[in-house]
Amino acid sequence: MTTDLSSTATALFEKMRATNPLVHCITNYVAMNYAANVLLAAGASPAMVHTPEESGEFAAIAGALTVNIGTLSPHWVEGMIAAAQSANAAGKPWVLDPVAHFATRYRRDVVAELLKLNPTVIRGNASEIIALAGGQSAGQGVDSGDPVEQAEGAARALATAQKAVVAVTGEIDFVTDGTRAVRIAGGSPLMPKITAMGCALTGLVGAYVAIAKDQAFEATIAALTNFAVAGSFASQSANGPASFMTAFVDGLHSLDATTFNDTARIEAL
Ligand SMILES: Nc1ncnc2c1ncn2[C@@H]1O[C@H](COP(=O)(O)OP(=O)(O)OP(=O)(O)O)[C@@H](O)[C@H]1O
Ligand SMILES: Cc1ncsc1CCO
Ligand SMILES: [Mg+2]
Repeated sequence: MTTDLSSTATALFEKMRATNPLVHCITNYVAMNYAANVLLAAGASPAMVHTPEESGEFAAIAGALTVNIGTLSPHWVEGMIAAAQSANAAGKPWVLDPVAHFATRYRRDVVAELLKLNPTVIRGNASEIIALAGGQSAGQGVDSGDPVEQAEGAARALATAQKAVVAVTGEIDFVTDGTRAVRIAGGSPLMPKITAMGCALTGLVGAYVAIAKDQAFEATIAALTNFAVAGSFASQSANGPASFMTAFVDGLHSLDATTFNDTARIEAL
């Protein structure tokens, strides 16, 4: 079973690299530069396009859209909604990253609007996913205060209610489509010590769903595995969070299919 999952993820990794998908990213000010570098190193082609004057038009031509609510303002929200509507109309998959959506009234309202636009994949940390399913989370701002295991029930419920793939990230990631579920191990304890690592991952999920839009569950698993494998590799040479950032980008760039397959730790539940 694990072998099947790993070989599917590895095949999607090779396809993503060969395809160099155009990924429309609407992400936050903190993440924009690092996320774009992560996508380029991984083999995708990111474009950060947020203003409503052009976001709808762009979403229709990109392979996938990703929307991250990290640093919100009304003009950006208009751009997010226009882009998600256009992605839906064009049959393009889109990924929602509900950063700290529970923290303020404004964020809660915006995330409720975005959920109505049927994201293909929702990717968040454990606190974000627990709160999105209506539970009480221990999250503080953008950082998770809950273990992933505690969010697994919430993720399944949210996936079923939204008819979406839900990915919960942390020490061991969890992915479900409401019926199937896997855990993905790997990565490094330095990953939550670098801002925007999750935001960059959301962009990479976009790259994978762009090349496998009818396999959003498998594509999400492949993206998270790509991060886990490159993170394990980077931890061998990093001295701390700052050097990890560069080692991780280098690791994504130098990764080959054999190492991907040999290092992948995906467990079906
Ligand atoms: N303790 C850990 N050990 C290994 N990998 C981790 C750990 N914590 C997080 N990760 C990895 O870091 C990446 C980002 O996940 P995380 O849950 O930290 O996102 P996030 O909280 O949304 O981040 P941000 O909002 O700062 O961008 C994922 O690939 C996840 O597997
Ligand atoms: C630190 C931070 N603040 C708003 S978005 C963001 C990036 C991590 O989610
Ligand atoms: Mg986040």
